[in-house]
Amino acid sequence: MTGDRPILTTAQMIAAEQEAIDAGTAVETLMERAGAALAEAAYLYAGKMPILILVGPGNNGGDGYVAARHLAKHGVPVRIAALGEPKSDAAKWARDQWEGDVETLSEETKSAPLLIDALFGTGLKRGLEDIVVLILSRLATEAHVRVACDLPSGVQSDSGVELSPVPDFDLTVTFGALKPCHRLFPASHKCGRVVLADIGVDATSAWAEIGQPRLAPLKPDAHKYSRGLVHALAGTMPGAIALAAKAAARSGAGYVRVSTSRSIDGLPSAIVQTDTAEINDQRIGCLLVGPGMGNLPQVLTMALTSHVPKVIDADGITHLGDPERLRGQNAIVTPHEGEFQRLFGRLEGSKADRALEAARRSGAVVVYKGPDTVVAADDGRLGFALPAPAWLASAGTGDVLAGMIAAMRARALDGFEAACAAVWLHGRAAEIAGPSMIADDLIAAIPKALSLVDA
Ligand SMILES: NC(=O)C1=CN([C@@H]2O[C@H](COP(=O)(O)OP(=O)(O)OC[C@H]3O[C@@H](n4cnc5c(N)ncnc54)[C@H](OP(=O)(O)O)[C@@H]3O)[C@@H](O)[C@H]2O)[C@@H](O)CC1
Ligand SMILES: Nc1ncnc2c1ncn2[C@@H]1O[C@H](COP(=O)(O)OP(=O)(O)O)[C@@H](O)[C@H]1O
Ligand SMILES: [K+]
Repeated sequence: MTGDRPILTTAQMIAAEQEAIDAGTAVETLMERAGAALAEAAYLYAGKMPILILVGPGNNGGDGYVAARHLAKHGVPVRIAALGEPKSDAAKWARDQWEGDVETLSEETKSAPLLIDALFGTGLKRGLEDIVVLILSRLATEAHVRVACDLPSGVQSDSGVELSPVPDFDLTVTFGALKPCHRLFPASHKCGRVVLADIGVDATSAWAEIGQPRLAPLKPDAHKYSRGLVHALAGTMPGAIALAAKAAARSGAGYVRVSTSRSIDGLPSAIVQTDTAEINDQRIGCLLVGPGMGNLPQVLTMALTSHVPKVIDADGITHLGDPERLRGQNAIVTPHEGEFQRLFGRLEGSKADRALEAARRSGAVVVYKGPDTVVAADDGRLGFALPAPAWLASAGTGDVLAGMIAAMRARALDGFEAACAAVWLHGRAAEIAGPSMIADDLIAAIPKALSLVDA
């Protein structure tokens, strides 16, 4: 995922900031860059609207003072309302550079068409006071455009949890790296568009937003096996494996085979049905088990005797019982919240922490699904999906994802990269398919999603 936008925790961000300071960049310089970037992004997004900037006592507020100065310089009418005096040296410096008035934030504060929230960022320790929540909510409702500095105030940066109620923002301008809250629910859905500004800190990380996949172009001498053979194992509910198999075929697998004890209606004739499970066929690029497996744990047991890469979804996850069974399996598991808890129990920490712990415990790539899907590998890589449309919450869309991952794995991407590529394409296919889509429409949209990628 080289090139994808990095994601850093608060501790990592502080370390990166310190490294820049140790290398000779003053914190005021970093703040100047952050505030200038905030001003530029707000201006590009909203134009010359009258602005109200809310500033807090820390460096998030400092960024707000800097942004105010830059916007005023460009002739934008700017007012500042402060929650209190700046406490940090850098914020005091930024306050001193601002030559305009500073109002005291109160119930009487008048709104403006553009609201910039620079109350709290990564340093938030507890929820905002009730009265501040009320004022922020009113000012956000009365504004036409709402912009958050670094992250919406009230959001815990590392977990995406709301420590107090948070209004919806249209734009969030963040600095150096994205933070987990930009991609973890519920905060992920409050940020609006997330713009990342470079402020000159080195933000390399094993955590990143899942960006557009880079798929190797099809070779002119490709044949069906080199494009990838997906072998799917059916169970008691053939409709689910049919969705997964069709999704694998539409995602570019050269050959999709379903082994089933009874014929499945409605499968495209390009998908071969067999009554034998030739799971040790060396040509298999990825085995797919779980969708519609039902109460047939012997299908899973058989899959686990094969050493080919595999995707284990749905009932397959439920029947695993112990994450240790995944070790050495070269597996990708795709649990939703309920399946995750059944397999891994109730783990501590944020969704990011839980996903990584699950990957460590099992040795598998874990695709932890939901409105904020994350993909974890046991080497510490963690991918955070872009918010996908909520209309994905529809029966069978998980089966489609499992098939897409199997196709990506069969074309020889490593497990983590295959899962990330499929999650990205699945989200885009859902956008293309639109709000009234069903799982079949999602499959039909896969070619258009793939056409967004150079492949
Ligand atoms: N990293 C970087 O490279 C760069 C980061 N930059 C910026 O710095 C931001 C982080 O700044 P920060 O650490 O000063 O924290 P910030 O979010 O302003 O708040 C801390 C203050 O709030 C207070 N406080 C906390 N919770 C509270 C509550 N509920 N209600 C009331 N008070 C509360 C807390 O006081 P406490 O009560 O804890 O003593 C403290 O005074 C970051 O988000 C980014 O915008 C840029 O400048 C460029 C470089
Ligand atoms: N509210 C939501 N917003 C975005 N994506 C969602 C939402 N709810 C579910 N999804 C996605 O839809 C898919 C549903 O998968 P799953 O729960 O396994 O459903 P099924 O078993 O019916 O196929 C997953 O990819 C999940 O991430
Ligand atoms: K903020």
